Amino acid sequence: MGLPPPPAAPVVGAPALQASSVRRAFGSMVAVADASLSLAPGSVTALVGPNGSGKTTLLLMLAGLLAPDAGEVRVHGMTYGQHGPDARRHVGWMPDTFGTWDSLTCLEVLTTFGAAYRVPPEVARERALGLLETVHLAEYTGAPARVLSRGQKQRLGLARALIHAPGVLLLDEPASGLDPRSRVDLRRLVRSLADAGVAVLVSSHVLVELEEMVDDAVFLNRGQTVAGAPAPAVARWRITTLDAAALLAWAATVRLPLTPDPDEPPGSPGAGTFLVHLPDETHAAALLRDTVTAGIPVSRMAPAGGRLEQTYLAMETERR
Ligand SMILES: Nc1ncnc2c1ncn2[C@@H]1O[C@H](COP(=O)(O)OP(=O)(O)OP(=O)(O)O)[C@@H](O)[C@H]1O
Repeated sequence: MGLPPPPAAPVVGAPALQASSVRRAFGSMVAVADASLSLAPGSVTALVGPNGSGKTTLLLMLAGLLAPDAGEVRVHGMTYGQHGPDARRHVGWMPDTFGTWDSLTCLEVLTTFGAAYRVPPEVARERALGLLETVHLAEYTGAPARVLSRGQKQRLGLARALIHAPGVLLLDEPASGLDPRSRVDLRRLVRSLADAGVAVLVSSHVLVELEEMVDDAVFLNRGQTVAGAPAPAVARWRITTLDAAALLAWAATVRLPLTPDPDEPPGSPGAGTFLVHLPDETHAAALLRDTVTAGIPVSRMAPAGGRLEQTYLAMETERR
């Protein structure tokens, strides 16, 4: 994907987007109970939480598509209530599944959205053509949107979210349905948008992937943002050996608790992968040295998941 479009000029001093104690219920179901967050221009923030924790509901409120029952959302200092179209013009929104008008061409989908955001037609057309290049859909410019595959529709959805050069970009599970190459492209595009000053909030369950593009994270648990989610005190490491029996025997002599890794089937006969909790990297380096010195064939040792995943697992989150 090529160069990102320039962002709209932010109001100096104000966060790009700020939510203060927003709440939204559907009947008796409180989807978002109390959520607060602030996005700085030029930052990428992860929105992380288990199924049903309220991420999509919160994103809809942040995008101005669902009114909060309580609390307030401000975009560059403006509320949707007082400055509807002006606030909306600063925000790009990519839903998790992109519904499109199947009979319109890809170009028409983008220019129609450009018109809705009051982008002058010639500017919208030029931007749309550039964005179709950016998301590698140029060859589908004149094709009806119905011919696109799921992943291609996701990419058109990303282009649609950028048609008005928003200063805030909200992405709900943007990588779902994307092939590996497109996922890498997406990460690069998100980073380059942030480098150009856009504030990006991205929700995903694929934490390892998020890890590579975010500067910060907001955790949601049962509709509540978790203030200062704790960094795990000890990190989990994964150690793989070609001789599991030798590693276990050695670990018993040094009283090192190892648990078999349920996610890693043994590769070759006698091999095994284990999880171990270590306080820091110094201990990890010492463990690697000691196992190798003891003649244990260690073929791999690495943190088990990144910081986001470990923080998430350390939190007492609940699915619903
Ligand atoms: N329109 C609605 N009517 C009734 N309940 C709703 C509605 N939208 C969401 N909910 C409920 O609100 C809760 C939060 O839903 P939401 O889709 O925001 O969660 P999520 O964190 O995005 O979940 P997931 O990770 O599975 O996509 C869920 O229990 C859901 O059933």
